[in-house]
Amino acid sequence: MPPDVLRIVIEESVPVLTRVNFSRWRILLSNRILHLHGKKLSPVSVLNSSAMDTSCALLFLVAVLSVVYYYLKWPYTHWKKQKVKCVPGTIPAFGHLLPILFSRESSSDLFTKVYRDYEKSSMVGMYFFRTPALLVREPELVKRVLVSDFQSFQNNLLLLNPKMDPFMSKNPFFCWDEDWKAMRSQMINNMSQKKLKIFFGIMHRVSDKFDDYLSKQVGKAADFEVEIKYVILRLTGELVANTAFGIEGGGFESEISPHSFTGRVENMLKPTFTTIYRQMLVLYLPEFASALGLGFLTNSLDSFLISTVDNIMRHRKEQGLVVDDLLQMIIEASDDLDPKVVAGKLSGYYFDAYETAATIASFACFELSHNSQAQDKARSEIKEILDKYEGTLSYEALKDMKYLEQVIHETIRLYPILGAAYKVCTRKITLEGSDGQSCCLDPGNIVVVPILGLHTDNEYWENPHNFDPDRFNEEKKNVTKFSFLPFSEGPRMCAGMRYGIMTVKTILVTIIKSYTIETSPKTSRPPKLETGSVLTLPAEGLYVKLKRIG
Ligand code: HEM
Repeated sequence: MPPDVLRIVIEESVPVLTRVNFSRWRILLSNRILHLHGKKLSPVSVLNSSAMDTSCALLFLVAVLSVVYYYLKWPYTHWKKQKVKCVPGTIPAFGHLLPILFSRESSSDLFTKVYRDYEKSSMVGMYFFRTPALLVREPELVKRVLVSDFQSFQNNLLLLNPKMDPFMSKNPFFCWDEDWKAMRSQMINNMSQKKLKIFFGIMHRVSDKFDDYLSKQVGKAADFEVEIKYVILRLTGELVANTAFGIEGGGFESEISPHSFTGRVENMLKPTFTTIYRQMLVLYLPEFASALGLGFLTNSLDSFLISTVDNIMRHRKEQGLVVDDLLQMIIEASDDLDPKVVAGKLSGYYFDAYETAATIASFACFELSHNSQAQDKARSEIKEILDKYEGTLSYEALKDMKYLEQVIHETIRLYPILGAAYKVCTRKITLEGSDGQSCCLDPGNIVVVPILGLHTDNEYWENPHNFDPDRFNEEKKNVTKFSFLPFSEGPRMCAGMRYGIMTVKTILVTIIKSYTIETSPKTSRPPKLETGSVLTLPAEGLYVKLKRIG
């Protein structure tokens, strides 16, 4: 029944309900019992009784509908009571999330639209199903949520059930409270400068192999049209296999074997209609997903990673091998060498490093294909710095590539991997906006940080939709604090930022130094984005043309 019709039925029935004489109900019921016990009733009393039965059933139905209606409608008065502006169009039970659940809009698009629609407001109320969610529009409020009042917002909204996702639930991004502190500190320990240099050594070796792979792919073609993310995922997959597990992934073969590490993992992570919906249910309706026994990832992936780690650890022990990789670092720092525990720690790293770096490097290549000036500038810088370091790409050389870093910053401004961040209020707090709106948040309320909205607001950025890496150069650098949040900010900001930038830089150097990147008619600008994911991902790939230089 449409909500408006339901409202009329209920509003008209409520006075009737309040007038009900309950002793009459008792009589009706006892009549029914008498009938059931075989006592004879006159035809008139039978007629009366069936009419009464119908009205009784009707009243019961109305009462149930009233309860359901008020249960569904009642939470949606929260923002009105708080005198905070609220996005219209709440759907009972779903709040404002229906377009995301039906994949009509990505979460990033939905919150960016709300951000833009409420230009004059410091904050906007919304509902995630029945839970109030506050979208904060001002950098000053973002600062309070992410940094100054972190104690009130220390948990991310997304929490996985360890029973359904034993591995993914150990990733700091999905952990809460004390678990989060423990998991984050382990990850931060593995991202020190010393360890990053070790990882860079592996990265350099793997990127040389990628160079050979790419040159075989391009062959003698005058221009080679390619879906660039597909190619770059070969490299990030291989990087993770080498850095985390110390093995070759088999990703640079012309035909990927379904039995290789890369082949098996790719097959299990392939985004299909079912995986996208399963993950959406796990993220937005975790209790429902748990009741259905659904996890974020399939169990077969966890089992595969455990058996891989088990085999590698046994092999190293038998051969007395000590390898400079993440697995070794974890072995040396752990008391518990159960392959399940070790694989759990490695898997978090796997998922963070595989998709994010590949996506950002691909968006950068795509944008550079449309901006030949920026591309030439990046290539000149790479050449100049490689010459300075006698042709060798070292950790220090990579750090010196400032313009390339500007290219990456500009890419993640336009395509932040998380278009919005969601935090849960853990301690009662009041937020006041510069427009005089004030809001008291209770534990359990949600706060949305609209990252893409802030990144493309012309109040903070000139021509915000243009790709212009120069806006991040030393002279011009006057970015408003908390309007640029590709890695978020505060104690929960990305734990792998330096590793991520190092990976994206290495990928870009490898491609740009040897190829010009040109546009392909197969992908228009701006590219279509995936609607079924919380991450900013291209929906139909990113096609470009590569031409070998010289
Ligand atoms: C360049 C690519 C990357 C970008 C743009 C990026 C961005 C982000 C963002 C926006 C968050 C959410 C922060 C929040 O909830 O407030 C995050 C969290 C996180 N990232 Fe990254 N990330 C990248 C690469 C990586 C890599 C390579 C790793 C690991 C090797 C990593 C590990 C993590 C972890 C562990 C968290 C959760 C932190 C926490 O909740 O304490 N990220 N990242």
